[in-house]
Amino acid sequence: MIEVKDLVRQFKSGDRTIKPVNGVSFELEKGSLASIVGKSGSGKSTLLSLLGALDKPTSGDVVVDGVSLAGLPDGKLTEYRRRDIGFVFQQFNLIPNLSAVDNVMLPMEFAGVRKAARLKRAKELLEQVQLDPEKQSRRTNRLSGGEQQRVAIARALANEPKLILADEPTGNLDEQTGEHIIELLSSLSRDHNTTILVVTHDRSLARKTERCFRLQQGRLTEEVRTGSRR
Ligand SMILES: Nc1ncnc2c1ncn2[C@@H]1O[C@H](COP(=O)(O)OP(=O)(O)OP(=O)(O)O)[C@@H](O)[C@H]1O
Repeated sequence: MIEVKDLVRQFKSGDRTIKPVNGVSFELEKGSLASIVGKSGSGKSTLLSLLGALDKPTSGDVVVDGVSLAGLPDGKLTEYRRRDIGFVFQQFNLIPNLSAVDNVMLPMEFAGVRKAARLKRAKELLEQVQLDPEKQSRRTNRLSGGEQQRVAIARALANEPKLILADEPTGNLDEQTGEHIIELLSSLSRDHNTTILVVTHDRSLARKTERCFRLQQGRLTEEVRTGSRR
């Protein structure tokens, strides 16, 4: 479970102070899929960076399974980022001249998993994200955008993170491929009991997630839903 408590991040901009995140609080249940929408510059990436410990808040805290990030020294924050967070980006950020399977194995290598176990898990994950088996050994720069995003999602799952943060994961994909990726994230959040938070400009995609938040002027509000996804 992720608890975000009165989070504030301010930046100096000339002689002005801006607060793209200004008192944000919410909780995410384990295994849920949620989205955040908001205009360009509204602070969505800033908020994701705070949740992923890529940045530190001006005040407030993020508590992950009872562990307060505000109380962790830098070394432990790096460990948290590597072990507990999976990142998925708009640009996929794969290593282009490595195969799909090698890209997925990489974070497990950093985590000290033995080679045979890495290979087995990478293949299982690529199967779960429905990448054609004959494409597993293909270099990722020879895969389509949708296929590359599937590989990036498999890589994000490699070390069984507590939270996956996805920043515009469908931004480079056509509408139908984007929908498939959101459906995939939805089934993976359930199957792996992993919490997934997606930032998107696309309101029709956001409607497909279980919960949807809007970030506006530093504040987060939740859209009320009728009916449930599950
Ligand atoms: N390191 C920084 N220093 C100063 N200002 C910053 C910094 N990072 C972000 N900002 C400012 O904070 C605000 C929020 O930026 P952020 O990138 O979080 O928005 P966003 O909602 O993710 O935008 P987009 O949808 O365009 O990616 C913007 O005004 C941005 O210029």
